[in-house]
Amino acid sequence: MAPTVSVQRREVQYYDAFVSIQRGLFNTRDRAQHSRKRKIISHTFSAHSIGQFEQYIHTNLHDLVKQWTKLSNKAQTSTNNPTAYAEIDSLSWFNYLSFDIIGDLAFGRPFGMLKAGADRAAVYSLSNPTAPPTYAPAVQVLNRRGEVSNTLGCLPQLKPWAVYLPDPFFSRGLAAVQSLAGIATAAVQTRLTQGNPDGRKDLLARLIEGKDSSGQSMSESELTAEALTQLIAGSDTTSNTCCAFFYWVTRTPGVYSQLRTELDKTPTTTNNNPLIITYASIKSLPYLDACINETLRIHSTSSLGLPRTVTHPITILNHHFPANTVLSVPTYTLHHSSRIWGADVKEFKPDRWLKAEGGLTASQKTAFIPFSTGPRACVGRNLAEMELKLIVATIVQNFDLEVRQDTLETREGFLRKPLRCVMGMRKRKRKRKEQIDLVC
Ligand code: HEM
Repeated sequence: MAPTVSVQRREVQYYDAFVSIQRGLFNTRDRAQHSRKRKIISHTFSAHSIGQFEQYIHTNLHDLVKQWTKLSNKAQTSTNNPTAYAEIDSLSWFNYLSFDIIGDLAFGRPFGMLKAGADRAAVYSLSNPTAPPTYAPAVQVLNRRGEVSNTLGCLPQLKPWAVYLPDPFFSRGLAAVQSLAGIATAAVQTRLTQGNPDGRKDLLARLIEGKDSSGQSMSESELTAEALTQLIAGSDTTSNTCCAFFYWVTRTPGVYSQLRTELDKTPTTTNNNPLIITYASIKSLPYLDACINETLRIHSTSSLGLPRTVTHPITILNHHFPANTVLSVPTYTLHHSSRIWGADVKEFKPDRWLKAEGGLTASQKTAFIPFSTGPRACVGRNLAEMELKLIVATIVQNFDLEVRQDTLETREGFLRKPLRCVMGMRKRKRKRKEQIDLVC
């Protein structure tokens, strides 16, 4: 299909449907306000800050390795077969992992989903932060919130009536918006009340330190809205991408083993913990990069291409658009155009990214926009890339995986979300005895 440009001639109301607590970076439409917020928040994702976040990703990855090792051991013991695989829905585990990582970074502690092995996020009380938590299904809540906001963003005329509509899609979605705001408010207030006695160097700490050009910090409600924005923007984006990654990499012959060979050739782990891979060691591995880019292309986690208002008249593909027209560039369609990517566009082919194979053409480079482009592009891209690489490298080095379904069914609802991904998983048999010592 050739790339298309969808056109509307009314104001961009899409982003208004996503406002909760108050406008955050993602849904601020006013240019001046957006650029003020963007300046405060971009330093949160500087190379220096990201380096400080790595330790929290390691802790959560360690929890994943422990849980998967337990599942693998159990499958092998119960079948009395030392090579048996455990069957898992990898999407659920990537959700637990991504939510725990972003909870740890944006709210100061993980939600505890990895440890529980369930969609069960601990929510601490606002009035009594030290009281035992209550629990909320955060993945489900986030899904419902995203889908209802996306629908009301596309059909803004429904918004005033949404609460009265008989379809529970709307009432549940709106309840989810409230629940998520509650989770964020409780977490931020807890940090503000208790301070940061452990000297955590997380995303929330960086947001609290952030100042605009006149030296002003963010108000409590602005801070809460921004922490919530990070949770929403940085959780299922990463988990859906990881899920798609392992689906494509394991179903395409030879890719998993080639990736493992590249990682095994590189000294990747820290001295004190042989399971924890350092980002510095895997940041620029060509085949790992190629596999991640090819996943971002073929799956296109953010597939819609969100609306933008053009400030001056513009002509695209011989169509003329006056100023103030709302345009949207459909990411999935661009990533799947055979005119741009060639006849093998539907194939998962990491090699197309390798310089040794000729690399990308200029139009392929321009068309690849998984994180969007321009002043509203993904501010968390560096963090997303670090997370993806650390997750992939840890799993490939420590586990064998085989996909056990023929297609990856998806549902569009702001993101292109896989419904599940059933996989066989077992711990890797390797000479390094550290694995057993560390996790069992
Ligand atoms: C694979 C993972 C990710 C993908 C594919 C992705 C993709 C995107 C895209 C396409 C946009 C532009 C949205 C628009 O057009 O308005 C965006 C914006 C954004 N992303 Fe990401 N993202 C990912 C991970 C993350 C992470 C980990 C964070 C932070 C923790 C994050 C934070 C944000 C924020 C705050 C915005 C709004 C930026 C602005 O409006 O200035 N993202 N992301």
